[in-house]
Amino acid sequence: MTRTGMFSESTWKPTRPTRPRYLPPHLRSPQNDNAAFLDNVAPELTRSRFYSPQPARTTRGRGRGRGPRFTARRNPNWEDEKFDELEVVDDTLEEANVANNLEAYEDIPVQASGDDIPPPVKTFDEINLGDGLKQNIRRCNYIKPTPIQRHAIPIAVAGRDLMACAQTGSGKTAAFCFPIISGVLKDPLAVTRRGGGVSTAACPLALILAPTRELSCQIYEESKKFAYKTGAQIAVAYGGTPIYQQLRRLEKGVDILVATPGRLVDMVERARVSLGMIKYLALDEADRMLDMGFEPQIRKIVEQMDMPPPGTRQTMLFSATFPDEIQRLASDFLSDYVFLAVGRVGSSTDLIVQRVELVQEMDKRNHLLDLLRSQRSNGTPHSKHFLTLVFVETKKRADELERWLSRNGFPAIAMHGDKVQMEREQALRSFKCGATPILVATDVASRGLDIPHVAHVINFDMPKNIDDYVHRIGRTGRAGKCGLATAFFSDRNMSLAKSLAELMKESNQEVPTWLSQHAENYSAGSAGGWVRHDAVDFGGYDYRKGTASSSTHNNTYDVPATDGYYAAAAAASVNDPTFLSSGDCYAESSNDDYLVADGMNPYAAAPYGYMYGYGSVIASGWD
Ligand SMILES: Nc1ncnc2c1ncn2[C@@H]1O[C@H](COP(=O)(O)OP(=O)(O)OP(=O)(O)O)[C@@H](O)[C@H]1O
Repeated sequence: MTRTGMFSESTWKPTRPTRPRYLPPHLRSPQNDNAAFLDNVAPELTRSRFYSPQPARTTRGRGRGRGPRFTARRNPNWEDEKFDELEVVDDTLEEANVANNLEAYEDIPVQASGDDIPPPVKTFDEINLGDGLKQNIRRCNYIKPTPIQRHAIPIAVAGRDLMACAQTGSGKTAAFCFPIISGVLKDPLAVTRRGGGVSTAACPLALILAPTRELSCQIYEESKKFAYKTGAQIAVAYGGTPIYQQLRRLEKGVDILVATPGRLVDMVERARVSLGMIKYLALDEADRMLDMGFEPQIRKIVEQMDMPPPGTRQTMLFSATFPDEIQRLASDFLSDYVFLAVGRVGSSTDLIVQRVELVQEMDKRNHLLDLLRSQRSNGTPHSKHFLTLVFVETKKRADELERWLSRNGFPAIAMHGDKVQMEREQALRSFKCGATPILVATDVASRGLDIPHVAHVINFDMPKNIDDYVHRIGRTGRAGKCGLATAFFSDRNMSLAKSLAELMKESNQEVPTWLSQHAENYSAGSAGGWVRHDAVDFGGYDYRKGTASSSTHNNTYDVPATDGYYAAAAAASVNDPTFLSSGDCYAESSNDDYLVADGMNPYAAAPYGYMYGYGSVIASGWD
């Protein structure tokens, strides 16, 4: 089936405007970044349902409307003070803005497969998360769940293992944090179990692992907001800082430990943390955690220390990308899991306007300078409202480009793995607050970081594979907001041409003719480059579908993403008591016009659905 066939005529998709000249979002008024961006870069989008004007925020204690901003970290009790300032207010305008932004995700097709899949919800109130957590969800201005939250939270709250894939910036963090916090709060033995003390190990009930220190910190801070005043004890452990402070915190006992793998192994080996009580295990950026770099450590933590086995603990894996090989590996850690894909696995959100420019290596610096100068000459200097994130391939190049940009009048700061942790944190802080509105980074900043006002991501050097590209550009265009991504494509990047062109086409981007040409040439001339699964048709991809043992996972329900879904679900459940109950998977889509795949539930599948082919994915080029 062609992509055109996947969307009914009635399903509006923004067409990309013709762009006579380059005009990055930095040039727009700082009062209204989203609206200005859309007016100037993608004017047609302002007529779309993606668009919601964002008036300057006036709400006391509010940040960018997707949750309170907490920046005063010097005081260890900062979160209490800051959160105390927040009331659960009825700010209808603000709520409407946030909700409108998130409308952008409504039409994304969803597929789930596995046995007895708990059905999705429409609101947070439909799930028994507990009063304290619900109050904090309101405090964070999360009015309604995003699609990944609507689907993943009920599955996780029901105690099921989960492998979940959803686009960057679509709210995966809350999707695993809410069930974990809620589970911990409901556990009557949590307080007695949490361990701690000078001579005893801390015994967390939940472990959240993330690949970078900054991402661990971010998840820790988010979870503290969600667990505010609930009594849940949350701690973070990551390398690059003295271990003793973190150990002292653990002595108070901990329910939820957020950690990077290396530091956690160290703590377990020192017998300061025991994993024997772990009931919930979440891996954020799970494909990265299980790639060649991290897998041995993850195996050690999950299989060779005292963690309860799959089936006894609940395991949740989340990422925006999930290559087939990694899914296969990941299944070692899961038991009878549900596979959930919001959008096609590895797809990018079309909230991000993607541009690709053919720039040879030796011209890159001047090209970048021209780009930044044109932004400046158009009237809007870089500021805290318009941050630019530049990705380069190596640490050395990051330092060099930082110096070169600064020398040429563009304050920039570098962040990479060779900097000491204090410098890394300082760079991120300086970037976030706009003191240094250009961050030059290696892939250490490519995953998970949720930095407000990153309006432009520039791939000065292209990443090694398309999944890394998806994560990098995903630092902009988050929580329903628009963003811009510019890639400098050189002769060295030919192996990416095909997957990049496919990815862009899939997210409704204008693909330059030269790129399509290179894509054709490259795929014709190489049998063995990086191959991603068919990017032309949608298909949330559960690798089990391609295996001989997939017989229990081959039923598919297709239902629409919006209200029709619930109508179809209700009708189906009335007509068919087995609806979503055994050996099922369902695929939610925005499509009204599709073919019914083999084994679909005939009730649910009747008017909606997709046929999709599964191809193989070869994981390659992980850093
Ligand atoms: N239900 C919601 N309502 C309002 N804002 C939300 C909601 N869920 C998440 N957000 C906000 O959306 C932003 C992106 O969320 P998050 O960082 O969890 O995305 P993600 O899917 O994990 O992205 P990535 O793939 O890059 O890690 C955050 O600022 C978060 O506060």
